[in-house]
Order: sequence, then C-alpha cells, then structure tokens
Amino acid sequence: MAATIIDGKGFAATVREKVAAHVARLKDENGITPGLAVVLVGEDPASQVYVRAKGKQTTEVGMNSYEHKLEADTSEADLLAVIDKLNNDPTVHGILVQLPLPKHLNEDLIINSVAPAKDVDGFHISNVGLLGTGQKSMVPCTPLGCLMMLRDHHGSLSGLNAVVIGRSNIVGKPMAQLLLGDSCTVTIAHSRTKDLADVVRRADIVVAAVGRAEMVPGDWIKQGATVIDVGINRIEAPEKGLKEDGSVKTRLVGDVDFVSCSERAGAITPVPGGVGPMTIACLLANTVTACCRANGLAEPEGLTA
Ligand SMILES: Nc1nc(=O)c2c([nH]1)NC[C@@H]1CN(c3ccc(C(=O)N[C@@H](CCC(=O)O)C(=O)O)cc3)C=[N+]21
Repeated sequence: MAATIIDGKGFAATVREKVAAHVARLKDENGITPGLAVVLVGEDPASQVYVRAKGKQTTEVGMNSYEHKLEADTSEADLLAVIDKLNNDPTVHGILVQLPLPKHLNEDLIINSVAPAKDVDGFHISNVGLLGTGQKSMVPCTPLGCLMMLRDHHGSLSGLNAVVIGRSNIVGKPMAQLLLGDSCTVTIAHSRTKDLADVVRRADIVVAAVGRAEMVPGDWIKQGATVIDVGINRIEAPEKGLKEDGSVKTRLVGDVDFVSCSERAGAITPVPGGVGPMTIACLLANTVTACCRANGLAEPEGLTA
C-alpha cells in the first residue's frame, strides 16, 4: 500500500497562520511586535538562501526581522559584541546565529553566548539541559517540527518504537529527547551502529537525520511505519540536463530512498516540502513563544512542545 504523504509545506503554512494570529493579538492588546534577529557570518550560498527565506517569512507573519551580515573573517570578539548587543536589545525576542560558522570561530562558545531566553534555536547548554530534564525550554526548530507532524499523524506516540538515525546536537539528540518525552521507546542509531537495518526494521517511527543522500532503503522500513526524512542533500541529476555553465543540474533528496520507502511506510515526509518548511515555521513559533515569556504573557497554544 502506498504511504500517506505528510505535507510539511501545508502544515508549515498552518503553523505560520497561528503565529500570525498570535502576533496580531500581541500588537493589538499589548502593543508588542515580536522581533527575530538572524546573524550570518560569511557568504556560504546555501546559508544566504535560508537566511533570506527566514527574513521573508518573519515579516510575512507580522514580526520584525533584523539581519546582521558579517564578513567571513569577523573576529570572535566582534561577533560576541554583536550578540551581546542583541541580548540587551528589548525589541529583539529571538536570536539565531546561522550555522555552520567559519572555522576560526568557536561554535560552542558563540552558541552559549546567546541569552537562553532568546535562544530560538534551542542550542544553548541551558536549553539543552532543560529539555533533557523535561523542563520548559526553547526547543530546537527541526525536531519540534518533526514532533508536531508526528503528533498530528498519530495522535498519541505513547509506547511506539522510535529509531532516530543520527546523533547531532541540532537534530538527533533533541529529537530523541522529545520522543522520550512523548513516551516512545527511543533508540539513537548512528554510523557505528551494528546491524542498522535490523534496528530500523523494529521502528514504528523512523527519523532519518544523517546527511547522507538516500541511505535508508525501503527494505529497512517496517510495514506501515512512519518515516520522517530530515535530510536535505543536493545530488547531480543528469536526467535534467545541463546548466548554462555546462555543469550537471541538481535536485534535492532526503536521507531515505523515497520511492522504495514509500512502498512500505504508512506515512512519509517528502524532500523538498517536508521537514524543511516546518523548521522555519517553528523558528517563527519559537520567536512568538520567547516574546510572550519575556513579557509574562500567555503562550500560544499548540506551538510549543
Ligand atoms: N542556527 C541555525 N538554525 C537553523 O535552523 C539552520 C542553520 N543554522 N543552518 C542551516 C540549516 C538548514 N535549515 C533549513 C531550513 C529550511 C529548509 C527548507 O525549507 N527547505 C526546503 C527546500 C529549500 C530548497 O529548495 O533549497 C524544503 O525542504 O522543502 C532547509 C534548511 C535551517 N538551518
């Protein structure tokens, strides 16, 4: 049976509508406009695309967007000074430092210099610890988006076997914490996992977040399982022909082989149009949440973990 396609793009539009409604209320009733600051160091073309998309969607839901573009050779001290300024700016409720950072900058140090209450990425050690202990925190956007789609599809996740492939601080680890919080039995698998195929075959929920194009084949998927594909990999697509400069055209694929996995899965997220759009929608959701907390106001319903 062919899998239900989980429409992340459509879901994200619904999340953005809820965010926009809450932003409108904050303006009307409290005279507050939530603000999101995005800091980009260097000129990585993919990062520039994402930052532009974030800025556009931020203003579309009625929030203020502040972009800080810094030279690739910006010193650590200068970057810390920018973050310190944003930490102390009352019009800024959320701060995102686009990753990866150029190699001369200490990523951990930079992440932990963002005020935890404004850390809409949820990467600060304080938020990581709060999430791990089941306390109120800022939750990383990609795992939060995955959780929202899983809850929507399953209702309750209680007792389900979840296998997260990938152990990054950005996706794998926080995803596992969220699934555990919803009473799944959670396995974190990774490149050294023995018999990965057998581990994945036990899963009712598979979250693939390894960054390797189409590495999960359909025969690893239990009949009827839900597959969440976090991967965004650009691969060559010779069938599309050549670009004007003579190089081969490309296309986006996930970490799972969509065609074979969708033959076995009960539900699956596509790439593009799955997890990616939800990540940005959750960034906007986190910014409203941060704004409400900063002002001692009720948080929006259904937009937090
Ligand atoms: N501090 C930080 N926080 C992030 O959240 C963060 C980051 N750094 N660095 C880069 C990654 C990447 N990321 C994406 C968000 C949306 C799509 C997205 O919407 N993708 C579309 C396709 C876009 C396309 O066509 O290229 C889709 O999947 O449908 C992708 C990738 C957030 N990131």
